[in-house]
Amino acid sequence: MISFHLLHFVYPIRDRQGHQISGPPWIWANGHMIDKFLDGRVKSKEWRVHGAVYRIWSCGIPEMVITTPEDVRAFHSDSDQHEKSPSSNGGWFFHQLLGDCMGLINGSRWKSVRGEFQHAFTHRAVMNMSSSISQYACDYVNDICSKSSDPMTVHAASALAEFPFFCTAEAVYGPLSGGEKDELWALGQRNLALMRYVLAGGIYRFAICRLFCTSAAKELDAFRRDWSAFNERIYQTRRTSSSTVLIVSIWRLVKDGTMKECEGLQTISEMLFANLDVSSHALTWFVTLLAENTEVQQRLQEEIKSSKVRGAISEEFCNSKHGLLRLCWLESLRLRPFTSFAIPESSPSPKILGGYQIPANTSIVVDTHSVNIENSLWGADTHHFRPDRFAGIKPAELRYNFFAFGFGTRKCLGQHFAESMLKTFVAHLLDKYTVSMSSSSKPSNAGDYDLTRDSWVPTSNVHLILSKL
Ligand code: HEM
Repeated sequence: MISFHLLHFVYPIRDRQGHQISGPPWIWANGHMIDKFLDGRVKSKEWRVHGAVYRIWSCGIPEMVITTPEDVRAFHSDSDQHEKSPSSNGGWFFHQLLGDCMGLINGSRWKSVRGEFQHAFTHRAVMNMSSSISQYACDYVNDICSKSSDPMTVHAASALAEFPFFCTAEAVYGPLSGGEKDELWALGQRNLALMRYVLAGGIYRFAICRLFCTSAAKELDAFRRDWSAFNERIYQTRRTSSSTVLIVSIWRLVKDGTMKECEGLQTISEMLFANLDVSSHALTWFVTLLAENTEVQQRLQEEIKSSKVRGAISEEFCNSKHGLLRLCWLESLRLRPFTSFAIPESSPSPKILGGYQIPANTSIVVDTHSVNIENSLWGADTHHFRPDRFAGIKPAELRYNFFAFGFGTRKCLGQHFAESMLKTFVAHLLDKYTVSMSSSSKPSNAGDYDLTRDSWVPTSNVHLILSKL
């Protein structure tokens, strides 16, 4: 009944013939918010029966899902004027954690926060960091080697997650001591634990939860206090010796009131904690897909071997925009986008999408699985890992046919950094090991691997065998 009421009277959306937009029925009490994140791949397939454009709900907020490159293009034609939906339609608890981060604020506020972080992640800045990224990747792989026998079986996500996390953290804070790393990791785990209230939804979507859910509110307050104190402490230890480190310039702005503390803290939280899942998802699949495709892996190992300069892997090789390493990176991003449903955003103008008249300021979500996989551009073998497909595609063709770092003007701040960091890691890993799938990690009958469901980006729950070369 509620669904019927919302659908027909509160948010009517029709095509030219007056037909109402379709979509899965509204679910008490969170709508489709949980399904969208935790079961995205399955739901993307299931919901496509509702057409190329359909409606889902984040609690009581309607979100229009678009699935075709044509609609992605039409929607993004004015992307410089788009706004991210407030707190991603995630409700009050989510707002307390990330509502003021760079990725979710708009207009002049976004411009000024992005302007303060941007310089540290330009392509040039990342190239300047590439020798420390390479050293860190090499040390991380050597550390795996020293830990166990040969061959060894590792849980992919657990063995790999710390690499992108600390590599990104050192881009923000400079070199971290062992104690600082432990503290930061523990804060990340507390942040992750708080996400369970966001995923629970219901009362946590409203400020009233402060009154009724006092233990959750206390956990949140304690985390925010300790997160602020950590950044203050790091700032104090870096401000004289490493004045060019990003935290020093950002925290100075927070201290002098130019940037709000919540913007500074939540943006760093977005880059480290929210990203822990995103980057480790990308790395885990990058390695897993190579483990599954031994022929491609062997070719890549040959490429790595022949590119070495005086016996060492060169930064030029890791950062090259040509060659199999880059093609493998793109193909793994295509097949395993970190989310099946992109972050909701709206245009200030009405749009015609899939024949429906969508009012201005309606939240639009791109079904990334449809665009990256169920899309005729990718051909009959779209479900297969075939990196060479990218060799024959012009960058302009990818624009609305490939979701990786966003479509519009709000592209990922860390895209150059993420690419450099993860390609460098894979080059060092395959220089030392051949990677294969453990027999315990075969896909289920449904065709997919078991996924973890304890974070907003379900990562693969696979085991890999690393055999020394
Ligand atoms: C493979 C890893 C990564 C992927 C796939 C990824 C993907 C994305 C996507 C899709 C967006 C949203 C873009 C949009 O809405 O148009 C985004 C935003 C963002 N990402 Fe990443 N990201 C990755 C790694 C990183 C890293 C390592 C950092 C840290 C520097 C980072 C920082 C950010 C920030 C701050 C934003 C908000 C940008 C803005 O709104 O201006 N990301 N990312």
